[in-house]
Amino acid sequence: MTTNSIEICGISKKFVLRHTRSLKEAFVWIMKGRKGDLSKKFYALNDITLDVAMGESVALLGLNGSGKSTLLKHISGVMLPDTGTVSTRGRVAGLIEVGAGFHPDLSGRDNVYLNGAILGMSKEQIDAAFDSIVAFSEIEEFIDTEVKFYSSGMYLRLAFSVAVHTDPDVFLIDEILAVGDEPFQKKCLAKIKELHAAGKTLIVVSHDLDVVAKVCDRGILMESGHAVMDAPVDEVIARLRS
Ligand SMILES: Nc1ncnc2c1ncn2[C@@H]1O[C@H](COP(=O)(O)OP(=O)(O)OP(=O)(O)O)[C@@H](O)[C@H]1O
Repeated sequence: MTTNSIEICGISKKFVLRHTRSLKEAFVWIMKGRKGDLSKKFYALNDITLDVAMGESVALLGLNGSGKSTLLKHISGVMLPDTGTVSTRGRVAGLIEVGAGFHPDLSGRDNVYLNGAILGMSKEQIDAAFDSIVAFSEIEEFIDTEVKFYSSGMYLRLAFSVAVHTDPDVFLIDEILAVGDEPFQKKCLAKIKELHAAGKTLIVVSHDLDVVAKVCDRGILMESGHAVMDAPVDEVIARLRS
């Protein structure tokens, strides 16, 4: 029997579509007793149901604004659905936004401890992994600099390094590898493949279809908040390229 790492059951998420209303529209709305809703809502995720088995590597693909990052945020738990449920098994870590979970006024060193703790590591575990985290990130010289002075690539290096050292069962990666330079991207890809080979579950959001084809086996195509295709990654990529 396969064990699922992630079970998503009928989740939907609505966001408010913001646009300026004219004074006249607002006046009419007030005069009519504030009936109805002046703001329009739209579904960023619309009734998504899917299971991901332990050890699968899944790419979330689709055009800009189709709901990929929103789905990833629901899997990570930073966003809650309006309806439906998301369950995950084991430690979930990853990179959703560069610098998320980092405090700008703290040094790289302090942020390793802060971020590691947020991702569920104890102080002893972080102490033991600290040198390896810094070595992987290759930013030794700047480890005592406040991270507000880091470049986006340096943020990525440290954040990625902390995340992979948490020994995650489910690793989430959103586009961000794009800000790393080529040697570091290669190093990250090798690490991601290593995690996959060790049986970890991967969910990757990327527009780089060549990278996705190398790393993922399964592809899910998102369109306007719907999952419209769930197939081997090569088939989904072929549809996107057609
Ligand atoms: N916090 C939010 N509040 C309001 N709207 C949001 C919020 N987050 C995302 N959206 C909207 O939800 C839709 C889906 O966004 P999402 O970031 O998930 O798309 P995406 O597929 O990851 O796009 P991209 O390829 O451009 O990264 C977009 O229209 C976006 O503007």
